[in-house]
Order: sequence, then C-alpha cells, then structure tokens
Amino acid sequence: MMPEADFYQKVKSQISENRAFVAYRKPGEKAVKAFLQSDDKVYKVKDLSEKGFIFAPFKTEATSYIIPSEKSEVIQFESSLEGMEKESNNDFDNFDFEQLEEDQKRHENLVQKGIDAIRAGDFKKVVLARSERVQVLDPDAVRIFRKLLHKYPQAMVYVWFHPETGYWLGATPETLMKLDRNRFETMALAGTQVYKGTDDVEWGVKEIEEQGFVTDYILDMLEGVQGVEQVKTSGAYSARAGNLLHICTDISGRLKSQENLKDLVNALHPTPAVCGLPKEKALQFIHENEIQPREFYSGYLGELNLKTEHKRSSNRRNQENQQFVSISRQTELFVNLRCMKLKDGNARIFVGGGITKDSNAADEWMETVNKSQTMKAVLVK
Ligand SMILES: C=C(O[C@H]1C=CC=C(C(=O)O)[C@@H]1O)C(=O)O
Repeated sequence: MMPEADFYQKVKSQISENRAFVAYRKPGEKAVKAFLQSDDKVYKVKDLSEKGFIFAPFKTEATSYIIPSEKSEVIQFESSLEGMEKESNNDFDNFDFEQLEEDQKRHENLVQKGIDAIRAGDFKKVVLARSERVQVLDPDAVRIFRKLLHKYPQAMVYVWFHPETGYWLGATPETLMKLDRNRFETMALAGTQVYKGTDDVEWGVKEIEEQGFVTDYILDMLEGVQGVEQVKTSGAYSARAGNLLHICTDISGRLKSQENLKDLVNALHPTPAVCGLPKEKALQFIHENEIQPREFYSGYLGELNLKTEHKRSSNRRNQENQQFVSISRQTELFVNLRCMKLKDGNARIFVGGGITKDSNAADEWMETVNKSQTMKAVLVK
C-alpha cells in the first residue's frame, strides 16, 4: 500500500515514459492496483499460462497483450468508499451529445438485418454493436479513470495503456471468469432496462427468455470442458450497472486442474452477452455485418495466474500461533463492456445489445444510447 498521491505520481511518470501500464479496481473492492511495466518490450499472450494482467480483443485470433508480473512494479493504494458518489442516474438528463441521425439509421438497419436472420432461423440471438466518437474537452486518462472509480464502485474499473493499443478505459459489469484454486465462477448476463432508483423491477418476457437462453447455453458449453464438475447456478436476479439494470445468474463450479484454464476461457469467450447463440453462426454474422471493428470492446481483461497467499493458523496443540502459508494461482477476468478508446482528444465509445426474434430496431438504438451514458457521464469536466 502507498499513499494515493504517490500512486498517481508513479502512474504519471510511467505515462511520460510511454510505457505500458494498467490501473484498476475490482468490483466492490477498495484496493486500486497498478501494473507498471518496467521495460519497453511487447509481451503477447500465447496460451494463457502467462502471469500478469491480460488485455484480449474480441477476435480470438487477434493479438492479446499482457503486462507480465515479473516485468512490472505492482503498486496499490486503499481507496476510501466514503464520500464516493452513489451510482446515480440523474447526471445524464442534461446531456446533449450530438446523435447523428445517420448513425441511428445505420444501427437500426443492422439490427433489422439481425432480426430478419433470426426469424429466418439462421440463429437464435446475435449481439450487434456500434461505436460513437465523442470529443473530450480534457482527455486526461488518469482524471477520467478517477471519475470512473468514484462513479462506479460496483464495476471493474480500469485504465489500460500500451504503446501497441493506446488508451482504453471502462467500467464493466460482466465477469468472464474467476478462478481461485479449483473454484471457478462465471455469469449469464442479459436484458437491459434503465435504473430508476430500485432493483425491484419487472422484466419483460423477451428479456427473461433471452437471459434464460444465455444461462442454458453457458451450462451446455461448460459440459464440454474437460475438468469442469459440480456446476451450480444461482437464481436469476436484477444486477445494477451504473444507470442500467441487467438480469444475471451466477454460475460456479470446480475445475479439476489449472491446466484446463485455457479450455474454460475458450469455451466462455465470446459469451452470449457479447456474441450470440449459437456462437459460431452469430460470430459470422457479426464479422460480415458490423461496420466498426470491435478491437478490444467485448474482449476481456484482468488478472491472469497471479500468485496469492492464503494464511491459516494451525489448531494443533503445541504449535501455538504457527501459520501455514499456502500459495495458489488466481485468475479474474472481465468482459470489456461499457468501455472506450481514447485517442487524439477523442473518445470512441463502444456499445451493443442482444437481438432476438422479438427485438425492435428503434428500441435497440435507444438501448445503445443508454449504454453509452456510462462512459459519457465521466467525459464532462
Ligand atoms: C453488449 C453490451 O451489453 C451486454 C451486457 C448486458 C446486457 C446486454 C443486453 O441487454 O443486450 C448485452 O448483452 C454492451 O454494453 O455493449
């Protein structure tokens, strides 16, 4: 732990040296951590056996980067949740960012094409995305990151910089996978409505059905992964994400060996929350029809194979206060949603939504507008 001012001082000197770094805070935690890479090499991920902080794109065949633990200084400070803004939804009302009619038409056409393909029986669900450029008055990544920390205590909030990728920032609600020793957790996330002060809301048939498909599909995929056992699900519940609510089911289980980590990640990514059902058909539709390459949006990021110490006291007589320390590997990956790329004083915000046979193109446009507020809310001075 170090004082907050020292933490940001170190991040700033990393920036002035143009070296890779990531600063982040996991959902609900106080510790804000950073990996500051200590050399100028480019480290690419080969097989997920690497240790460090990974940043992976949507396309599985494109390059994933890592800031390796052994090539970094890892620093942290304890953020106080006190005085933190409650996640509020009222800041957005006065925003008047220009929404080009052309963008709207283009997105609605894309969505309609998706709906038509689903109704023709090509697949069951596809997630279709767009991006939007917003001019930023003060494009200081650290300042924006600090605003994100304050605004979204329940999200995985991060700022990533790498000479090969530039700056990305986000506040994502979706866990791709958490693995601690042999226990893994993932989630089935779908359905969106605007948060209006309570989690106790009704969901439409379309959203409930869509989220049910997602849960079933993930369970199916898990069955095919070697070493996965004892899979359990929670009931579906409403989960808050900034100005939005989603339906979420937690899924957990055992992974026999850490060797199976790669198979597990490959089975889960891209999740039906960012791709569709069945995966391959939806993926093909996305590649053929989306206008803007997704790059790292709807990819994943997080801690990969980090060493963690578990301490426990011995209870045995005559061994007073002796502590056993066991070391295990921990992985915690998040889907890169509610994110943006920062470049030359502009932010490119990426947003998408799940399309099913019952979707309506105009509503889907509005949903992406609502999702874009997560990032827009921190771009104003
Ligand atoms: C694809 C996005 O959100 C996903 C996560 C939750 C709910 C979603 C939905 O209701 O469509 C999306 O699947 C995005 O934010 O860009």
